[in-house]
This record gives sequence, C-alpha cells and structure tokens, in this order.
Amino acid sequence: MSAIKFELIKTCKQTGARLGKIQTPHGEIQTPIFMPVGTLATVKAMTPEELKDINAQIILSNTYHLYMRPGHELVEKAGGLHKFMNWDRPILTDSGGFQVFSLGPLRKIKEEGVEFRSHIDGSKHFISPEKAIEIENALGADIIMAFDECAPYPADREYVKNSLERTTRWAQRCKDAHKNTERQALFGIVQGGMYKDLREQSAKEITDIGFPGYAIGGLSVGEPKPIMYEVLEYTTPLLPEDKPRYLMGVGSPDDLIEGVLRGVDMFDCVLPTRIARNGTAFTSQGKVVARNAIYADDFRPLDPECDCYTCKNYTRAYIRHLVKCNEILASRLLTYHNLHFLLKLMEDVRTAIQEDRLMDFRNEFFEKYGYTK
Ligand SMILES: Cc1ccc(CCc2c3nc[nH]c3cc3c(=O)[nH]c(N)nc23)cc1
Ligand SMILES: [Zn+2]
Repeated sequence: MSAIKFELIKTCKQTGARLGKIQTPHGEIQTPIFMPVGTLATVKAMTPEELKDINAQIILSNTYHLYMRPGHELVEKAGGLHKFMNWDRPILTDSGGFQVFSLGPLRKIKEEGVEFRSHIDGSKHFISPEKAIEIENALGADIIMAFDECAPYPADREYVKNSLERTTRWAQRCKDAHKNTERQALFGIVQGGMYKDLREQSAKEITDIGFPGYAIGGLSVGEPKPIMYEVLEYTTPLLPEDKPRYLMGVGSPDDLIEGVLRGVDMFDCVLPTRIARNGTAFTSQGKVVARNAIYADDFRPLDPECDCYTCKNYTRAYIRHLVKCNEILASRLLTYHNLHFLLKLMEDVRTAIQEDRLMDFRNEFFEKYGYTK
C-alpha cells in the first residue's frame, strides 16, 4: 500500500492539462500545484500560519541541507520535520542529489554514491542512495525523492547516457532501501538531458522499477525555455497517466502555465521567495522592482488586482522605502505577495481546466503579463 493516492479528476479537452487530487497522510493536495520551497525547514520569512492564510498545501525541504545542519538525527528526535517546524500539512523532501552536484568541483561521483565537502565547514562527507533514503525516512516527509544525478547543461550524449543509467541503478537501490512505504511515498526521477532517445530510455527504466509518482529532473538547469518545453512535450506522455508528475525546479509564471499545458501536475521554485528578498514582486502586469525610483511616490498597491494582505495594506512607496532601508519587513511583505501570486495563479489554472478553457486563460495571462508569445 503506498502512502499517497492520486485521483485524476479531469483532462482539459482544449489542452490535455490535468486536474487531480493527491491524498497524503498529512492531507490533500489539489493539482496542478505550486509548492513553496523551504530548504532549511522554513519557507524563508513566512510563518506556517501565514502559509496557511495563502492556502499553501504542501512545502518542500531539503535532505542535503538538513543532514548538514541541524542533522537528520536531531530532527528525528524532535518527532520529525512536521513537528520540528510546526507544519501539519504535506511536506516533500528532495534527495540531496541536485544540491550535492551543485556544489561543483567539491564532489566526486562513484557507483557507490557521491563524495563531497560540506559547504559549511569543508568537512568530507559521502552520500549513497541508501544514506539519502535513511535521511529522508528520518525527516519523515510525505513525499520523498530518489537519489539521482541531475546532469549539467550542456552535457554530451555519452555523459548523459552513463549518468541516467547510474541514476536508474540508484533508483532501484533507493526503492530497496526505503523502509516506510505506507507513510512516505518515494518518487522516481527521470533524467536523460535534452536527448529524446535518452529521455525515453530513462522514462522506461524508471517506470519499469515502479513508483507512486514520477519527477522530471535534469531541467531548469540553464537550458533555453523552448528546449525545456520541447523535452516536456515528449517526456510527460511517457509517464503513467494515473500517477502524479513533478517538474523539478520550475518556475516562473509562464513556465508554470506551459508546464501544466504539457501534462505536469506539481512544481517547485525558489524564485518567488528569492526575488522577494531582492526586492522584486510578480504582478499581473509583469515584474515590479520595488527599489526603482519611479515608485518613490506611487501610493498604489504592488498589484492593483491582488487581494493579498500586502496589497490590501501597503503601497509601492512604502515597500520601496523598506527595501531601500533593507528592512526585514520588506522581505516578509514581498514574499507573502509573491507566494500568494503563484498559489492564486495555480488556483485560476485549476478553475480554467475545470471549465475547459486553459488555452484561453493562457493567452489572456500572457497578454496581460506582457509575455511576447
Ligand atoms: C527544497 C528543494 C529545493 C529544490 C528542489 C528541486 C531541485 C532540482 C532542480 N531544480 C532545478 N532543476 C532541478 C533538477 C533536479 C533534479 O534533476 N533532481 C533533483 N533531485 N532535484 C532537482 C527540491 C526541493
Ligand atoms: Zn498581493
């Protein structure tokens, strides 16, 4: 028995986009869904209550970072990640594969696993697929990711082929090591770079092992958007219709909509929280860089069409002032709005699918948001 149950409610007649529901031990997730990133067991600058105010249904945390600090044993002793961070809704943890590989030259990849140096104190560490699963079992997230290698971009065919085949062997080792199948759903991750035949090979190998859900990895690694959309176009149809599909590391408003159109159910991205801390907001008319002098005496809300707490109570002039003074409240108000913006966008997308008008919704949104398409 798996920890999650996916119900495919409807497929949009206009586009092939899917409306679904995932039941987890910590509650239900409506898809398509955007998942706020909370790498260090916190969605930066937000309290769990504020996340609930904006209807966040699931948040992400990170195996590599929590293993490094405070250590997965401590989190386990605290009763697991939900208790430790006071979040009683679903959590998904990434396996740490991507993070270890983004450490760059500090790491060595072997069949057994990956040797790397800590980004905190330079100490030597080794993570194997078994170790990654041990950490994720200790953290206790409802959905956990297999330990994979996200091939860099660009990368030659030979490298990508060897890498995806090792990722397949690691995926089997993860499934064999995973103890807690009733409480934690292990997702397989499809790799294969930007090569159609390698994506087909990886999708076949990973779905042959069999998982309750599948992630599309190896994208959002610097490739041009048209290439990402093309890879999605031929990869999602290779995945089982009756299982959730998670596109890792995506994305901006246009990428979310384009991903849903190509059959993706779950997304994550650091953008909304990261650009907030740099003083930038997503709005229905495109991005607003709050620190810009043109907003000095602009007493309108960030987004006149937004009904979030930030937009109901503060002006661009005030938020610009906070950003210029590097005030903590600037990050909080901008993060609250950016997360609300993406969560509301996905709610509107779900409604559009329900009403078989997602393509019309996409065209209106792109027109207003200022995307030249
Ligand atoms: C907390 C948290 C942060 C980040 C992530 C996703 C991180 C991420 C990618 N981000 C952009 N592209 C990505 C590709 C991969 C990938 O191929 N494999 C894995 N395991 N993660 C990826 C998950 C959780
Ligand atoms: Zn707002």
